[in-house]
Amino acid sequence: MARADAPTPMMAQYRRLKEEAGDALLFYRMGDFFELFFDDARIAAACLDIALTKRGEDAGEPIPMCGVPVHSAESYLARLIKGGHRVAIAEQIESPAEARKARGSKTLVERAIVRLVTPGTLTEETLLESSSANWLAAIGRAGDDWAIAAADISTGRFELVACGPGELASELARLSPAETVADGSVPGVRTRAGQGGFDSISGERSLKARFGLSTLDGMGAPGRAELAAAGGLLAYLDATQKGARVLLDAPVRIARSAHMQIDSATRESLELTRSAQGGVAGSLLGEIDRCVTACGRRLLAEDVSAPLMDKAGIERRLALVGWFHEDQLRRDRTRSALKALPDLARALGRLSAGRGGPRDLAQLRDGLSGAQELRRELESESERPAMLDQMLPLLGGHAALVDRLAAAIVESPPLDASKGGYIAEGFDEALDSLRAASSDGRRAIAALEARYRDSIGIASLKIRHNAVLGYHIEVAARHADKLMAPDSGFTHRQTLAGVVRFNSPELHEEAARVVEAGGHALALEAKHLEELTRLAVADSSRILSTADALARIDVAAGNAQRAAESGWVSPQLTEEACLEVEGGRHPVVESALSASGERFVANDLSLGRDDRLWLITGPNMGGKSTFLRQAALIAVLAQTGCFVPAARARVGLVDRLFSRVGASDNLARGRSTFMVEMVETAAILAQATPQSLVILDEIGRGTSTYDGLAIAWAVVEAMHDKLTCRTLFATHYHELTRLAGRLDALSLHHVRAREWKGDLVLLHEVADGAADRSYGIAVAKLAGLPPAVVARAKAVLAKLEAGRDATGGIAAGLDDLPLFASSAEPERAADPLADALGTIDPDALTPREALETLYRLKRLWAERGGE
Ligand SMILES: Nc1ncnc2c1ncn2[C@@H]1O[C@H](COP(=O)(O)OP(=O)(O)OP(=O)(O)O)[C@@H](O)[C@H]1O
Repeated sequence: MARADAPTPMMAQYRRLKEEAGDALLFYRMGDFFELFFDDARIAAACLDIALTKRGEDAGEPIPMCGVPVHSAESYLARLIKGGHRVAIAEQIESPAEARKARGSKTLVERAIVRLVTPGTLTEETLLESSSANWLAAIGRAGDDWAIAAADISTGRFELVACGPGELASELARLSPAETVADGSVPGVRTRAGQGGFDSISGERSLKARFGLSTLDGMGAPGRAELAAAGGLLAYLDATQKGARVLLDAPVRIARSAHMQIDSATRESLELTRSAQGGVAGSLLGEIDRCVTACGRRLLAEDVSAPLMDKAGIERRLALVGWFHEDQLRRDRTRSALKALPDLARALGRLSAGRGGPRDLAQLRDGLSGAQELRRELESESERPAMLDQMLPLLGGHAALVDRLAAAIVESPPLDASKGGYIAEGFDEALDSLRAASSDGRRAIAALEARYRDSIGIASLKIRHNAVLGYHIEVAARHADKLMAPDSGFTHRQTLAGVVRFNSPELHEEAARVVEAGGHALALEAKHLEELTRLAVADSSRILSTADALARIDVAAGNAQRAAESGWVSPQLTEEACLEVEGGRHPVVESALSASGERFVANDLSLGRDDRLWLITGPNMGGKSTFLRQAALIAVLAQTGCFVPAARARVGLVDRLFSRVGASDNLARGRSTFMVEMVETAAILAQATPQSLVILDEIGRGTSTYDGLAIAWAVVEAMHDKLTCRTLFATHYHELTRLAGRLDALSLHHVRAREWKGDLVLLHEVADGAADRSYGIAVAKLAGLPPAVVARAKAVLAKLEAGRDATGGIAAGLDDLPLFASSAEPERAADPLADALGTIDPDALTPREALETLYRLKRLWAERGGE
């Protein structure tokens, strides 16, 4: 990279490749480094915290540059991808010698982009999280219909989901893709530009080509939006993989009605798969996960993200968990057998993408033979559930491949294939004799070394090997003269600080033998590796079925283990809109408490058609939120096919689950907290059905007391009268308890607390009826508010309560409200003067306060026009 005026050939090549890479950072291979230039260098240096240097000039300016060594490129790639970047890898596609031979001495080595590394198209172990899927999602559209095509090429999963426009976000929340691509913008979804193909004709063509089909009827005739999404997805895979054929199983069409719908706000609020801190630890998933394999862990994450709606399907899963639950020995044996198994799907993903190695083949060999072993063991067990019997045949049937891999690959092959040594002895006679020739040569070289030491009389003479000189004779500098003599038979090669290196005709001959045989042996091993990889990849779909079955068994045995640890029970499922829980517990809070030696108080819940809305009051910290969330988590666990933390549970299938917490901070989304709360509440009112479960925690608290109470009141009425869904509503507005007299299916409950010797004792028990008081000041005292402030707050409260008793307080008049359905009356214009008058309690005023009040009233009167 020298002068600006006429770009050097290298600069011209770089610019061409950079244009092809677009907004991806270009890793430009130069020898043992990937170099980045210009803005790419600035971005990468900042993201990777590596030195930004300069090289040559462009348009009179020095060119910023940074580089990463090829051998450790993966770890740098991982950080760039995590940082939200895409990286185009430009490799040298010929050696300098080939370039010279083809185009003369000063020619530039040809380079090409061989892969675009993006977050959704990874297969490398070091770039992926073993316990979660890595989805690439593409969004397609045909008229008003939308669809998502999603692929995880690290495991071959491929899904098509048709959805309405409003359902995209919640479906994407289920998948939580690493990358989402679309053609143009999609309302409410962050996407990246795809690589074309987002139309149903391209989609149909690519699907047929990819799976060698003449018709898509076998896939259940996907709709036009699904085809458009699949087209965009396959085009993006082609563009990023540059023709490499990645692992992709036939697409599974997912019916949205097959899963409990859970929007992203609910997922966050319930901390289903990630805790509020962002990790799996502390989430429901983290709490229940007892899987011993990575593929089991990924499946469990999927299960928790998509609880089923199919009662029979859930019961099949529960039966399998139950079978492992009832027999600890069986469970332990199965789990320890599974624990030893490698990650079959990911190994196959790497092999398919052409990035696999001998170790991946060894993993297939060990995993598939382990699966067969497990099959034998499980078949010897009695009273097997139907689901297991269906899966057992999938664990076997790989004998031919396993035998072949067992014969071909050494026990523990090296990760890197380039040095060979992974094909077992006895697998190929030709390879064995090449290896023998090479080791004969190495022996001969050793003999030569001994002979030279004797004949020349230098005991420290050595024959060494390095990449530049090959085999050579090395002696200490002070002995070099003996070999330097013209008639010594040695040729000088190199002089270094303390040593001098030589060659000899005999060594040259032996070395050539070794190198030639070694080179042939390496080539032969590589040929076998290719052939064995082809064999394994040809069997992809059956291997993936085995991996899926292993994962399902791991999840069931792990769930059984979790249930056994804490006395969880199998829930009873029903179509009825109920949720009955005896002795229910919040799994995450219970674990946290037990870690600090405290006991969790179990509580009962009983929602049904005639008692479908529970209004829960009680002191802060009393356990309202915990109680609400545990109800939702029990429903999720039950429909996931998991035992639940309760003494007994009867769960009516929940089609949509909503959980909202009032005024949670959501500044990141650029809306005020109250706005977010209202937008989310509006979403529930628009979407909940009589089969839904809704959890509202202190809705309406993010605004003034009057507005907040009014909104909460109206929302409760709408839930009860219009939506008729199962609802738990926690609130500090005691005024809402008046609704119990008006709404048949609403009942009052409270978390119990007691004041004892002036201190508050929170009992965390849910009891019938409304709370007698709010205990807010007592909680403040518990929290360590200074005594003077607590005392003052008590005095203020006494005044306020006196005022409320005299005037009926803020809820005065609420009892006269017409019912929700008939309340279409226009809003009364605000009248601050009347409001102020209403709150005056003359008996509670000091003469000075009375005078101030008079002035205030006069001012309000003037503001109203003073008529
Ligand atoms: N059933 C229970 N048994 C034991 N401890 C509990 C129970 N429920 C809640 N707790 C404890 O009380 C704490 C507060 O619970 P939670 O947040 O549910 O109260 P809250 O009534 O919603 O409070 P606020 O009104 O201030 O939001 C929890 O962090 C937990 O430590």
